[in-house]
Amino acid sequence: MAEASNHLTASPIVNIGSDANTPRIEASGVKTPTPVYSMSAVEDTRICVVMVGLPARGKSLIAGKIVRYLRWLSVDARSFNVGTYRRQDTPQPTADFFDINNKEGERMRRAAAEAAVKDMLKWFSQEKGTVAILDATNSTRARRRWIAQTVSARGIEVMFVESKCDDEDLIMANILEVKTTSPDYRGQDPEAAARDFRERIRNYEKVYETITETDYTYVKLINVGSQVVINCIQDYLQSRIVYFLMNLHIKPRSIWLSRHGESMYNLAGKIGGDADLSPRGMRYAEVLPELCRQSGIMPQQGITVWTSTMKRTIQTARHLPYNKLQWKALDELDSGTCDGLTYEEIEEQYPEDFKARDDDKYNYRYRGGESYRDLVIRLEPIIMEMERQENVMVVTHQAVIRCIYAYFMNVPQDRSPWMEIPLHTVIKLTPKAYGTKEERFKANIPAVSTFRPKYSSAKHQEADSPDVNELSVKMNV
Ligand SMILES: O=P(O)(O)OC[C@H]1O[C@@](CO)(OP(=O)(O)O)[C@@H](O)[C@@H]1O
Repeated sequence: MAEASNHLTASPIVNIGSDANTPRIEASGVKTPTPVYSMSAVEDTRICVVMVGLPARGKSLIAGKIVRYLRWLSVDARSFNVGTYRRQDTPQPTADFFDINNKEGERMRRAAAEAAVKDMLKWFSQEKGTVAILDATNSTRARRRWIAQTVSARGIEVMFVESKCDDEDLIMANILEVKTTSPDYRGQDPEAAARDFRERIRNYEKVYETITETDYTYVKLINVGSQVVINCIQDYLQSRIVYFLMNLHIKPRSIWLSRHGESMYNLAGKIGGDADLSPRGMRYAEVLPELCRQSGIMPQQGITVWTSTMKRTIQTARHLPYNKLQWKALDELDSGTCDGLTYEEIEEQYPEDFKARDDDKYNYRYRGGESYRDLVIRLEPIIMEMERQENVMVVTHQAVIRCIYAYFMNVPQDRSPWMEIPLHTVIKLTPKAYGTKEERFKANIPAVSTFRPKYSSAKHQEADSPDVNELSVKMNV
């Protein structure tokens, strides 16, 4: 067991497999702490992404997505929403607060922007942050000049991201979203809220100046997803953000996730492999079309089902009457030499590895196989494609769903490999401006629970008997 507990992946976000990122191993087999690698550590970059655009143009949604994406890739990112600072003094302003002739309103809005920038700079210097998003309208040249000067004086790169949108449907969808979910209008009559919000937009339109400052680094997203203008992109991390933005859209849509039905390996408590479904797994495949219907899949809106290349996911999706696509990248986490073993056998044959994995499950790499961190890198193109798509259903595996779910629900790395993703359950995720709505639809077909608590190698138990088509809903904000 010479290399026991050595299977830790560093964070090879940029130079996968490069020597610099290979984890250091001590002869005793005790792991050294995983060094924190990130794109920024490689480039020593700090970026302030400054959002620009009228209200209801999806800025907060875009800002939230950038943060989520970067954090998922181990880049320290945080959004500073000026509205949150403004709400401390003016929780529910009416449209006239945003009128250019309202001097007091102007003063308070400026103070909120200054407070947000101050906290952001503190975060860069004290918490060593890498990418901050300044989420506000920043709709005048004067405001942008002040931000650019203040931030670049600290050696932080400034990158403007403008969201321009004249698609009435998109604007309406955003107004609808804001009037029902924004704290600015909480508890108010939705129609009055919509009228006030439109008036607020008109006030901003009076002073709005689109970005034309050619000496700035900027990305202009026109009707998010249809046209992108890029100016003066400077380095790798900026270009990653641009590429991500180019793939985004803000049309309403949902993502459906399901593990394959219970497999013969799940029943036997074995990991990995390419087993067939168990008889109960087959029944899940049969009821899946109805479960999907109940969960709101409307085929006329178009949906594609993605599976892995493994038999258990293909068999699970086979009765779904939608277009299907197989992705190698959706195959289960490769458990290398442990493939086909039970957790009990792994503990017996590789005790140090068993412990090392539970000590740091995200970074532990199976001998000849993968870690969760490796899996995230493998799934990055999948996430990018999911961002481009509208409605998608993904039928895949426990570890893969954990990583995809962690991306959409902002789950930190120390928790994501330990999340319970039960069999025979459809998880519906619907991205909203202020979070992602999650709904779970359980089929009334029993299955084993493949969830294994830390340091346990106990056999798979029968999961609690589900209530008929049990539904749970929660919001991650
Ligand atoms: O990371 P852990 O918790 O071991 O979970 C991943 C494991 O889940 C399993 C089931 O135990 O996946 P799968 O859903 O494909 O059957 C194993 O094949 C896989 O190794």
